[in-house]
Order: sequence, then C-alpha cells, then structure tokens
Amino acid sequence: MNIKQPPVQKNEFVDVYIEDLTHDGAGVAKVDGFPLFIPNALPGETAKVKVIKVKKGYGFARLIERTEESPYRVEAPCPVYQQCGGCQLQHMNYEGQLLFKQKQMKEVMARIGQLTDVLVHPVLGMEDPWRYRNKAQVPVAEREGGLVAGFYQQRSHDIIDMNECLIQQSENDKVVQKVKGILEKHGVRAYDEAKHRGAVRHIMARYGLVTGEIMVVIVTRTAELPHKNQLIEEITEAIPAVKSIVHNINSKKTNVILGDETKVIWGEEYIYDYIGDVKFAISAKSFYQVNPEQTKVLYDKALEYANLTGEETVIDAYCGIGTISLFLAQQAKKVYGVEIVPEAIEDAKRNAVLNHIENAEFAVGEAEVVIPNWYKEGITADVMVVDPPRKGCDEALLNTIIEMKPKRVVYVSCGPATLARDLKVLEEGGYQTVEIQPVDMFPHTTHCEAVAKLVLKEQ
Ligand SMILES: C[S@@+](CC[C@H](N)C(=O)[O-])C[C@H]1O[C@@H](n2cnc3c(N)ncnc32)[C@H](O)[C@@H]1O
Repeated sequence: MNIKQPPVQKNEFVDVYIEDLTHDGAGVAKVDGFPLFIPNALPGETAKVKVIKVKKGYGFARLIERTEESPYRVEAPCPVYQQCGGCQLQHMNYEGQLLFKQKQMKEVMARIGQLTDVLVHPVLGMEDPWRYRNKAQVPVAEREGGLVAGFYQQRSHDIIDMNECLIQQSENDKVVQKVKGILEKHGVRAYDEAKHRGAVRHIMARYGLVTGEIMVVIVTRTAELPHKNQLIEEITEAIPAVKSIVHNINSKKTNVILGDETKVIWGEEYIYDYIGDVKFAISAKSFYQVNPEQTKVLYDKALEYANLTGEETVIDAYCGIGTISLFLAQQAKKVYGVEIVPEAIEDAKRNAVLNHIENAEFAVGEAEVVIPNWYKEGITADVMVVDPPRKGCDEALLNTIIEMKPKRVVYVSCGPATLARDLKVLEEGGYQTVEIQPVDMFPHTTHCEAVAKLVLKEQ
C-alpha cells in the first residue's frame, strides 16, 4: 500500500503563502496541498514558519518571520486579545474582515453548493463595530482574598480578570464591575470549580439597547444568595437603570452557565427591548440575539426577500422566540412559527400579545416533523422562512419544502457550509438562488450570518 508521507517534517522551516483562515482565526497555508495552520498569520501574507506538529492530513506551524504583510493587518486594540480567544479577527481591520467574509461565503457556495455564479453581495457591516453585545456572562473566581471576574484563558479553566470587553456594551462592563465590587465588599465567596465549593459562579448582565433597561443575574452554586438584602440595596443604588435582579441556582458540576432554578429577587421578571417596532420581553433565560442593531439589518433583509403584500401565509421554521415571525406578521396574512424549545414558544406567544399581533400562531416541535404534518393537514405556505442552527435544515424539511412549493424561500443562516449544502438540495428540487446577503452580526469574530433568497423556477 502506498501511504503518502506529509511533505513537511517537525522542526522544518518553510516559506509559505497564507491562503485562508480557520474558524479560530489561524492562517492556512498549503505545502504541496498539505495544510499548515499558523496562528497570527493573515490571508495574503507570506512568511517563514517553523513546523511544530505534523498529523496525518494537516500540520501546525509557528510564525518566525512575516516576509510580506497584509494591508489589512492592524494592532489588535484589546490588551487581552491573545489570551481570551473570544475574538479571532482583531488583528485585521474591519474593511479586511468584511472583504474576507464575503470571499469566504462565495468560495463555500461554489465548493459545497456548486453555486459558482450566485450573487453574493458585499457583507453588511456595522458603522461602529465595537461594543455591540447586549449580554455579558462573566465567570467569577477568588485570587489573594479578592474576586476576579473575566474570561477563561484559552484551553484552560483559569479565570483572567478583565475590566472591559471591547465588543461588550459598556453598560454591561460597568454592571459586572459594580456587582463584583459589592460581592467583594460583603466577603461573598466565589465558586471553586476544582473543589465544588463556594457560592458565586457567574455574573450575568443583559441590556436593552433601545430601552436602556438592565437585568442583573447572579448565579450561585448555593441555594441561598449570601447577604441577599444588602446586595439588592447596593446594586439598585449603584445601577439606577437596573429593572430586574435575578438569582439563579446552578449546583451541578457543569460548564453550562444557568441552572434550572431562577428566582426574581428584586423588580421585574423581564426587561424589554425593541427590534424595529417590535417589542420583546427578555427574561434571564430567554434567547435573544446578542447584536440587536445588526439583527434589525438581518430581519429587514429577510422581510425584503419575503416580498410580502399582506395576502401571504408564511411559515417561519426554527422561529426561536418568534423574532422573525413577529416582524413578518406585520406584513403577512398569517404566520406560523415552529420551534423545538417549549420556553421559547412561550416567549413567542407572550411577545405576540405584547405587540397586539393576532395573525401569528406558534407550535412546539421539530420543524421536520411539524411542517410535514401541517402539509398533510392542508396547511401550505406562500413564503417559507428557515433560520436553522449551524447544522442546517433537516432533509425531511427540505423535501417537504420541495413538495409544498412555496413561491419564495428565505433562508437565514449562521453556517455558510450548511447553507450551501441545503441550497444545492433546494436548487435540485426546483428552486433558484437569486441572491445572498451576508450580514456581520459578530464583528471581530470569524462568524458570518447570511440571508438567501430563493424563488420557485417556472415549471
Ligand atoms: C439560529 S436560531 C434562530 C432563532 C430565531 N429565528 C431568531 O432569529 O432569534 C435556531 C433555532 O432553532 C431551534 N431548533 C433547533 N433544532 C430545531 C428543530 N429540529 N426544529 C425546530 N427548531 C429547532 C433552536 O432552539 C433555535 O431557537
């Protein structure tokens, strides 16, 4: 048997051209087709690298010297960028990030979807791509008698203290700092993961971008929140915009942040926020998009592609808390939303009532089961909207769409590869992909969302 040897060896120095980036922001170079992953190298750069690990089909290398620098290279503004790992593209300027995401989208469409000529628009980015996240979830630990609150160092469980995160709303940073200070003042012990002892595990802050309302969630291992009444008094005094203080109990040995038991210990159960004209109630556990400004851009595009006149029946598959459904309902005859998480559907129904929307109906279940059943019962859609998780749509759902023949399909995606795979199936089933609009929901990370517009071909 002819086993092909890798063309490079450990400790070898090679000159490479960086072609691409991985999901965690490492540069990718090929030596005779053999991929090498190189941290802190950008596409378009040439470099001398040292091979540090060789696996069967790929290897890792360390950058020794950059021989040609990308015009998009910048100094990452965040002082803890290298240790944190939350962002992967801060060493590239924003123009470069958007161009790179568009190029990647085009390449994935061609390679996986065989959509070589499809129109992929320039990525819609943010005017100010910083301070966009409306939710902070910060782990807490003890150091030398005090508390630290920050982030887990990459590939470790050590918590690095951090006063601010440049992609976080500054209000959330302030909340975390103030709550940390108040906990520290009262000597509240932090959770020790190794010993499974201590109380406070996480401080979570949620911020309504339009309303300015703030929710504070303190997650403890213990059933009681030590010094609860003093904490409430001091938090409400220190943070006037706080509308809700929640105690969540998570006594399990787990990486999951929130536990099952949630108690509102002061104020309201919800804070509110708006996307466009639609108002949303957000509880401690509600899923809500973390970049509300770009969510509006994404949903406006979905609405444009749906091209509604008020006469259409729309199905919104994978609807979450009904954000897209309620947006569409304002311009459709009827919207049906389907989602697998029961609490999300409760939120969706509540949000429909909150906005006096009466033409939206929500069902709990798997989209690939519920929608085929609806079809058998005679419920069909003029427009189908899908917004699946990263793994894309289930085949059974795609087959039902192909049978049901809605005039338009609007595909909202957070996974370009599965989007390309599913578009290919829909194209083979009689649809044409008219255009794809990427939207940058997460600047400085490698993630890219997109909305695709498909129409049923003339038959
Ligand atoms: C990318 S989110 C979209 C949520 C929503 N459209 C939004 O914009 O906020 C995908 C949603 O699909 C749900 N989900 C995952 N698998 C599902 C399935 N098989 N059927 C229905 N919903 C599912 C998840 O719980 C999640 O809420």
